[in-house]
Amino acid sequence: MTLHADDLDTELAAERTHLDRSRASLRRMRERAEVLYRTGDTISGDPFAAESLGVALSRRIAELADDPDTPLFFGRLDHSDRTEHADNAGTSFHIGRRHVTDETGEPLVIDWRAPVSRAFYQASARDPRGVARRRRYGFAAGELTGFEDEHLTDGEELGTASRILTSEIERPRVGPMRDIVATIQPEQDDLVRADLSESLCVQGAPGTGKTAVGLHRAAFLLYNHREKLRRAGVLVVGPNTAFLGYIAAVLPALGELDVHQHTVDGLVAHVPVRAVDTAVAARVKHDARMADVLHRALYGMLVRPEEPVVVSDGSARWRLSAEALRRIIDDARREGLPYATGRERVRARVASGLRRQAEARGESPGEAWLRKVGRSAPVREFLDTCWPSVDPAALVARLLGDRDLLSRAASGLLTEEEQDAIAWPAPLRTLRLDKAPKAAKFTAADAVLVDEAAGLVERTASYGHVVVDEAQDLSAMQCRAVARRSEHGSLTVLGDLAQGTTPWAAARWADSLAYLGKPATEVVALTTGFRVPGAVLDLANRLVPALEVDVPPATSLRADGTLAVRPSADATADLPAAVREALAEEGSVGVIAPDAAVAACGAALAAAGIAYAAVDDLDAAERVTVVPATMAKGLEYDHVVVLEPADIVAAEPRGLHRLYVVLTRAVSRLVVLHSAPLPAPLTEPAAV
Ligand SMILES: Nc1ncnc2c1ncn2[C@@H]1O[C@H](COP(=O)(O)OP(=O)(O)OP(=O)(O)O)[C@@H](O)[C@H]1O
Repeated sequence: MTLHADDLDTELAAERTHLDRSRASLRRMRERAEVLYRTGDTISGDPFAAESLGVALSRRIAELADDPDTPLFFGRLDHSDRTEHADNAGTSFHIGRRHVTDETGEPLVIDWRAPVSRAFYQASARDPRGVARRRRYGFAAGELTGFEDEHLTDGEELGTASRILTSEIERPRVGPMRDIVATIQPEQDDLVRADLSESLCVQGAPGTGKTAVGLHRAAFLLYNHREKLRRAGVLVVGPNTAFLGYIAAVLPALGELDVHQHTVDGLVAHVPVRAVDTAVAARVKHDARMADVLHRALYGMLVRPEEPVVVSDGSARWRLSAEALRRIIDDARREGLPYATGRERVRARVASGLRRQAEARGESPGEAWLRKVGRSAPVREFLDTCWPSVDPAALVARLLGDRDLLSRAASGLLTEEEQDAIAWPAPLRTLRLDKAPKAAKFTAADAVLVDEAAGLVERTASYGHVVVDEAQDLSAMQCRAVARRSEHGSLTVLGDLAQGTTPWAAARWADSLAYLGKPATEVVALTTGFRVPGAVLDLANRLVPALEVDVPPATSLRADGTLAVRPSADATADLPAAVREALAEEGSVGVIAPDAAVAACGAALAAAGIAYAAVDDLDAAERVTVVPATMAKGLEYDHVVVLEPADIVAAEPRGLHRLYVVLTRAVSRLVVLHSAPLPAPLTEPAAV
């Protein structure tokens, strides 16, 4: 059904009125929360309750913030009178980023995560779910400019031909990543709304929306399990700080302010990182066998009791034989508790054993007696000798700094060469075992080992849900660090085996999922690309056969976009002209260069008077960013200029994978500038 121009104007005016009303109501909701916040401590007599109320209200105020540039609603569902979904028959809902109600509590906007909103993403002409009309709104700078209708029960559906959908997907990308609530696709929605108990692994080609899906799933789960997840927490793990900066605004824009976002390095930052490993050492340290080596090293600190424990108090003496002490230690070991808990268990059992002796003599010592005996010098000495207190960083330093200890712990697990590769050249034998060594020069891989050791010593607190992005790059030991933090929760694992660039990148998801502690997780593929235009994807896809991974190829939803591969006598000298061309159009510009050429690229741009920002300068106002190839992962720019693909490939063992990442960052235009010949797979026609 097509609307006549007059009807259209009337409808548009009505929709604008609804938008104004919704905005006014949101403002009122916010003002009410502000008044409550200001008067909170007079309402609530007890200071603790007042503080909790204050925290809840200030969070509520922040959640109710209205960004004038972000539409309050983006869609509407009108249900048919005749639907079998009786609750919804004849109803109409506007769908937006959060609930907005009028003075009487009537909903003006329904949160996109509410169950009734699901039909907005899932209803189709084939399965209308009782939706007579789905409406999508077009906005410009917060103003409602138009709408598009699909009469689903009449068999009318636009799908991905929707103009509003395509213009949202194709809009220029300036600034940080934005939410996609208005245009989540059905296959993405299935993942976003998966149950909290379900762990998921999403294998998706570049730009298929993995990151977007992960962030929206976090927001969805927080909405549906607010109390549980506020208590247990939600964690997002990303590849580097530039990436985290890029995605940081998405969840707050959806009203979710409490999600922790970390790199894996940030997660395991127990010790300062002051040294760099050799490639061989790093590989060994990231290998799963190190978990067993550390376990052995830690429990190798236990010493078999050879002497009894004798505690005296005035004229009384109590005694536990070496044999009884050995039994206590063996039992505690068998119970598989964290090391520090095991130590306390041993202390408690020794004290109980001594109490039994006192009881046998007719005494009846109480809890205070038990505590006193447990802390007495003979019991302390016994524990310090036989189940010593261990600091995780000290354990790692001991292991790497004492070649004999390393040999004992790694025998049968690591080869002699592997042990030599990770052993520190200078021995550190005098190190205290119960204190972090201040002078030790730990590497990034050592920090992961310290985290593993910390998880052996004490149980790591688990989040309620963890989203891990670029998970293909995690080593076995890094996966274990994430597993400890999701032991009692679920996981959303996002990644692309074809984009694996670390020396330990996963070849199969089954391996990563096992290390992540969720081996039964289903792997779901996303193959529709929303970022990279078809022409650019065709070029990048030429690399896929050479990447030696079994992944489904991506297709692009975007017919727009251009690709230019330009031979050049001096690519760096030609860079400013290519950047100027891009600047003549709307959107962000990313210059992605081999790491070693970043300084020269910056100098060439500066000499040409082109202002640019570094990739980790998150607040920069410049439209141009110069990005080292190794930092490009997860990022995107409207216009990308890639310099010297051959040098990007040659710079590292998995250089072709790196190039695949680099070539798939462009939203609308990619220019490849090269003076060296292109890497061979790029010159061959696409096999996929
Ligand atoms: N349904 C959608 N509607 C609109 N835009 C979308 C949709 N899905 C994804 N996008 C956009 O496509 C771009 C790529 O998404 P995202 O970064 O999540 O992909 P990715 O799979 O994580 O990519 P990569 O593996 O290359 O890092 C983003 O700008 C995102 O907002």
